[in-house]
Amino acid sequence: MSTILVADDDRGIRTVLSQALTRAGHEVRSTGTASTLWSWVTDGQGDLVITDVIMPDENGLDLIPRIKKIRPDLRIVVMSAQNTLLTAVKATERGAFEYLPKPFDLTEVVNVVRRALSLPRGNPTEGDHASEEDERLPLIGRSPAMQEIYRTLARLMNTDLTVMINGESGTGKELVARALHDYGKRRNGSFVAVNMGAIPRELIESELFGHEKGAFTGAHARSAGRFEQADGGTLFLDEIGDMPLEAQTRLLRVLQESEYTTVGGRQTLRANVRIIAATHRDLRQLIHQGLFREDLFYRLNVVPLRLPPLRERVEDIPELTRHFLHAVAEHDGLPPKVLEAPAMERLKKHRWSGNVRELENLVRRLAALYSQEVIGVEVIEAELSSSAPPILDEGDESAEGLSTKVERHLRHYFEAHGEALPPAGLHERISREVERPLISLCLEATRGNQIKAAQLLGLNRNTLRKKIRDLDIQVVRGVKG
Ligand SMILES: Nc1ncnc2c1ncn2[C@@H]1O[C@H](COP(=O)(O)OP(=O)(O)OP(=O)(O)O)[C@@H](O)[C@H]1O
Repeated sequence: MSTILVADDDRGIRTVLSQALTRAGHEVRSTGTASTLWSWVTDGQGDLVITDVIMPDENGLDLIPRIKKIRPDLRIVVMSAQNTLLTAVKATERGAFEYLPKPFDLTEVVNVVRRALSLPRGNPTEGDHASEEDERLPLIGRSPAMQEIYRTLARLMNTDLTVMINGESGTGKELVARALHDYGKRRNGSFVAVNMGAIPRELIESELFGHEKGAFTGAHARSAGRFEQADGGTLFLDEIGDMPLEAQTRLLRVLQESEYTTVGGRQTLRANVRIIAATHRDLRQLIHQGLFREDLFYRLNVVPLRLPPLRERVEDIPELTRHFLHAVAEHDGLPPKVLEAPAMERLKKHRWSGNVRELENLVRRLAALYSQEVIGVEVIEAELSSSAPPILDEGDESAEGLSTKVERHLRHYFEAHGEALPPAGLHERISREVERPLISLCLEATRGNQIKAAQLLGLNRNTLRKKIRDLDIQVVRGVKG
């Protein structure tokens, strides 16, 4: 029979844990203070510890390294109502066997205990301790869905496993990738993000693997690729579903062999990077359509991580909103605005097709456009309805709004220019690209009737005529489709 030491200042939790663990055949000793737990441990008692984080005399997380020092084999399970990524990460880093966010399921506790006791002793997974300076939370949200993400992330921190993050646009894929890097064992290396959709296909290989001087026209000097820049760190391959097939083949080979050569180079370089890939697309569907290599998918999908859309975790909206309100206020040196309760409720009901990014943008608008410190529901109502319902792409599983999509494309466009700025005249060029198909389609739908097309567009007839001329649009009368 094993002895479990339980420390929690909540008597109710001590009782239910004792009952469940006794029923599972263990002997249980429980206490409400860290000091008693510590005295039991120093006495050599117990085969496993289950401890809360916040206790009246000491923080359970601070106890872990001390316990590990004198009894490195003693397994520790941490439970906490402070359900943030940092608690999960700290517990794991300090050598806890498992982290359980409260409220927990008793069956799960019993299973965790069984697993902990059945593993061979020795080789404790103690990492070096997290730096205490940065207490800012990398990810906001304590919904059950996010806690599940934090637990998975905490387990992944001390590994080099490849992670595939899937989630709609604006759900925080890049933020999660950064957190994995910043709190992981490669945190002293670089985090290099590269957006596969943003690079012209003929430049992808040189972008990833670098090129030698003279490798192709315009290669005036040797250039390091992203693999080399991320050496010892993390390479984040964003929008992996947009990677052209030829580049997929090359990437697969590099991942299989852990080495590569630069474009035009002979010397073999070792690939020493942790790969994190992300996509908002359904890769299985792309595989089915012959657009994504199945073998590459399995190489990358070692640990799949699905980030839930905001509408599946509306309970995080108040905390996220407050977080963004604080951030903008801090930036401008102003006191943060607050939302009345009905205003917050209204935010929870919105559909948020642009997810956290959309919420962040709304908060920025609130901060910039409204002078009052307390925001009421009428302001939220006006803001949400003025941003008319997004034009959705029906064929897209994420039902992304058009503006979200355009934003993503533009972001890629900017990223493709690296440090440099794109050529001037951007507004004109982008407007033409959007206006041309819009006007053509309206004319098509109204069978070339310019009066009706102007009405449909909400434009003055003369303005439409001018635009047709400037954009060089062919008007075919009486034809639709
Ligand atoms: N849990 C979160 N806590 C705080 N901020 C968040 C969270 N999730 C997302 N954000 C913020 O929302 C914005 C979008 O996040 P991010 O760029 O990581 O999303 P993404 O899924 O990579 O988007 P895309 O697919 O469009 O590139 C960022 O400004 C990010 O800081």
